[in-house]
Amino acid sequence: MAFTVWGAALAAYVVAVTGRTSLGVAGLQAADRFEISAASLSMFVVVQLAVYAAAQIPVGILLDKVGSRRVLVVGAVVLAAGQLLLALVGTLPLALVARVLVGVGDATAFISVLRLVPAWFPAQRVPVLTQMTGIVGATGQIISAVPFMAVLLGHGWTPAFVSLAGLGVFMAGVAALLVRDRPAAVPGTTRTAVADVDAQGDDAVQPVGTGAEVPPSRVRAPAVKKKASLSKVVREPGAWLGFFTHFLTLFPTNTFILLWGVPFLTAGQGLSAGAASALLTISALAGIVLGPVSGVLQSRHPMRRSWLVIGAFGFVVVAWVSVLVPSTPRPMWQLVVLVIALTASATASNIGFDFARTSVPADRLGTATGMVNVGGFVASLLSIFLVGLVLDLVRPGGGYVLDDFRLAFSAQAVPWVAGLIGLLAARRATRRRMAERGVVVPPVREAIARMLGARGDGSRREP
Ligand SMILES: NCCCC[C@H](N)C(=O)NCC(=O)O
Repeated sequence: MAFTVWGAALAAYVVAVTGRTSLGVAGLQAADRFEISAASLSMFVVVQLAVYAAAQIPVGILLDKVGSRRVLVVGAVVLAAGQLLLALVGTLPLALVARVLVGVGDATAFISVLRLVPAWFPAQRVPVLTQMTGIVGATGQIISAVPFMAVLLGHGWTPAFVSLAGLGVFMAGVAALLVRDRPAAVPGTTRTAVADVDAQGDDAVQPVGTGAEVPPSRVRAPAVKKKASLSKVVREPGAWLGFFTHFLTLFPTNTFILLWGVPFLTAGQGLSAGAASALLTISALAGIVLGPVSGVLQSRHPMRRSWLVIGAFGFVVVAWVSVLVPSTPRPMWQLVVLVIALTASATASNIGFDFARTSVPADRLGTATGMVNVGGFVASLLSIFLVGLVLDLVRPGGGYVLDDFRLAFSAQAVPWVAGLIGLLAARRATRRRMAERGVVVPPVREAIARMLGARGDGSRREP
């Protein structure tokens, strides 16, 4: 039942990602239909990201009030309405309205799925399933690139977007039929285990475990939940740790994949369009390997999750510096390392949701997840804007060359520095809060020494 619920919600998220990426593959046709330059198409990306980010907190609060099922159903219908409008209109302002609807619908999917996972699965599995949600969701991009593109080329704009609208309505039906916000009884636990969770009261938080099985979190029926969640969530340092984790690690990938990566690889590095798309494919494949690895490390070493984040951040910074410092195009292997580093960074962004899960009670998880998601998308908007701004300043007429991109991508230093300062401050505050709750994070040196000692004793678990 847990996998059926997760699978149905995940399918809705795949369709949301298809909607999100559909305009990207229909760029030429959109430029033609709305009589705009290819460069103006970036406006659609910015509108979409801004709407997505702005909708996260309201959608998160709604999730805590009415549950994932209703939010997913309404979100899929709104997304379908946006696609239908886009299918029918021929003017830019109406197309932007349609894109706003698509952005709002899209904003409901990911955080609705993430709210279901800890309600249906034991805590130890949550990090891997969260990573799997991101990986499977990304296949929506393949639906845009292959079947959607085939309908677009074979039958034209209106049938292509009407079929996406149909898919949205279908997913609303699937979510209504199969998604349940919580199990009728907590599976795999005894009555006592449930009573124990209840005994901790309304504010019980999923513990930062040490790899032991913790029962699925108890999500109470909406009628029982009355408290305003936002003010409590923003006072929780762990939610900010999640926010800055997502802020620091998601934007390099979004900046590259959503807008500036292909121009940099083709106009800047001199690759063919085919070689550039091969690099994007390598990046997607790397995610399939890195996601589960990160999920397993997160559940085995929950006290060291921030080191995974800082490691991924260090990897992508070193990869970018090694590509941007030399003034000549880089060899293919170095660009491969860059796209793998970008994927590692996006993978680490999901650790932000895990910080939220272990910092706020299950009844406020929707709000906290929305807040974490805002971090990555606000940073993405800032980074995409800064890269575009520098390109505009150094070469106002377009026709960018490698030196322009070297300068422009260096602007990512701004969100990196801001994100790192926020992350370190939030980590310190979170550790203080954990200590108040009786959980003390031992220094890394001590933890490594204990692990080595434990290995000598034949034990396999970190203390
Ligand atoms: N394979 C990496 C996926 C990263 C997902 C990312 N952390 C995220 O927040 N996604 C939100 C969404 O709506 O897709």
